[in-house]
Amino acid sequence: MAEVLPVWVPDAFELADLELLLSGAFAPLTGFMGAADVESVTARGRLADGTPWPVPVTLTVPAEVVAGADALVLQDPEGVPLARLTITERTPHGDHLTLAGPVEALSTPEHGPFRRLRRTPAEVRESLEAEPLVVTARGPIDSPEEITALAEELGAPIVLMPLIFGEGGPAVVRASLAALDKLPAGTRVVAVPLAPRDDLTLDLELREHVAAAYGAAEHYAAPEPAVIPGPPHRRGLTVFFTGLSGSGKSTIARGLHDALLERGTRTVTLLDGDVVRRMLSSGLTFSRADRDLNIRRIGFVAAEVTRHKGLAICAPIAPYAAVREEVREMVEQFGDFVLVHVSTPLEECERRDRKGLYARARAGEIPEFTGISDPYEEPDDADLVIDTTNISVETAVNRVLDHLVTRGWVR
Ligand SMILES: Nc1ncnc2c1ncn2[C@@H]1O[C@H](COP(=O)(O)OS(=O)(=O)O)[C@@H](OP(=O)(O)O)[C@H]1O
Ligand SMILES: Nc1ncnc2c1ncn2[C@@H]1O[C@H](COP(=O)(O)OP(=O)(O)O)[C@@H](O)[C@H]1O
Repeated sequence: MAEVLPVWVPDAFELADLELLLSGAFAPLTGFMGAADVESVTARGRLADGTPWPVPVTLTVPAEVVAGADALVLQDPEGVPLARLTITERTPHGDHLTLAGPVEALSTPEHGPFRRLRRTPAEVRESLEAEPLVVTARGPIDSPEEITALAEELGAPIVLMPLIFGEGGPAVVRASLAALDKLPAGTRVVAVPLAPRDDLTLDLELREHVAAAYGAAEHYAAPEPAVIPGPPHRRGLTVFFTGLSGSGKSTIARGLHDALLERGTRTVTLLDGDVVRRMLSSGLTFSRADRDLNIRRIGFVAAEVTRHKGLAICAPIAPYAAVREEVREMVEQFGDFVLVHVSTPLEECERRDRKGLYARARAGEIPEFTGISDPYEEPDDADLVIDTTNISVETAVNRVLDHLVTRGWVR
């Protein structure tokens, strides 16, 4: 019988690293690193065997995914199996494991913008008559004369290598294609999915290694692009309300929604707790797992709205800090995130008991009711905290609106 292996979808950063491990661009690495290599690379910039290598290349998965398995299939987000990882080492990190071991390709990725410009190092080396000048870039190629002069001096063909990752990737490729006009005939463009490392020196060193794998006679690193975020009123934004049932989330969220529509300066999507429960999340319960899934779904939609430069307003209870943090991270990939804690105390929410749910929860008719028989983790990272006990709805809405106007998100 065919072996049934567990499957896992690595995050975007790990998937980019995986592609380079499989293509040979990360040679001599052939798989994800184990603890000894990670420690050695971090301390000395060398693998445990002494080979120079600048940064860790690791894969982390929830421990339960690989319980009892000695191999794992790595898939892309659409479910295409990309590689088989033979697990040679597992290092615990809380309830996750960092897995080490060699990877072996199961299929060739076919999708993604400018996929036709991807080449393995072997393909590029074979196709060139001489070792090239490899120009890696994360932004525009702003010194074509200098690159041309260097290539002439070396007598080398030029390989322009846009390093693509995330939303900005296609723009980097377009910038390289646009530069072809100003570079010698025969210059080619090879797109490489190299995820950027935070430490610029190490990032540069990694670029050197990748260029070397592509057979570079010399590596020219195009300067880092200046990152100028757009003005706040043009950036996407998610305003995320959290608080107990009856605290006032929906009321304030609707008031904010209306106020923004009246101003007419932004497009707004309201993802109210109850509405989401009927539409996106119908069928889910109030167990921790289902609440987390509900919040992740809301976060996914809010992140998409934010990516398209819209303004998303979310108003679920969202009682758990960890998944609120996940949503913040999902949204901040594309824009800004404001957390509003509607901190109206339980006594006041229970006194209001608009839907009679607290009475039923006290009577034991609703199990796992937030604040009564289920936890609410107070945020310690809220941008605004609003207790609605003694203020009007209008005042509460204006506090949020004033915050958005003061910070420039709304005009
Ligand atoms: N067990 C339990 N605990 C809390 N709330 C309950 C429960 N059962 C039903 N309800 C009703 O569902 C609304 C909360 O749904 P949310 O999607 O916002 O909750 S969560 O964020 O997924 O925890 C909440 O609505 P709001 O009052 O608007 O907050 C309740 O009306
Ligand atoms: N300042 C205020 N802001 C929001 N709601 C308020 C305020 N003062 C009183 N309320 C009342 O509190 C209740 C809050 O209910 P709701 O907005 O549905 O809460 P949640 O969405 O958090 O469950 C409403 O009946 C609302 O009229």
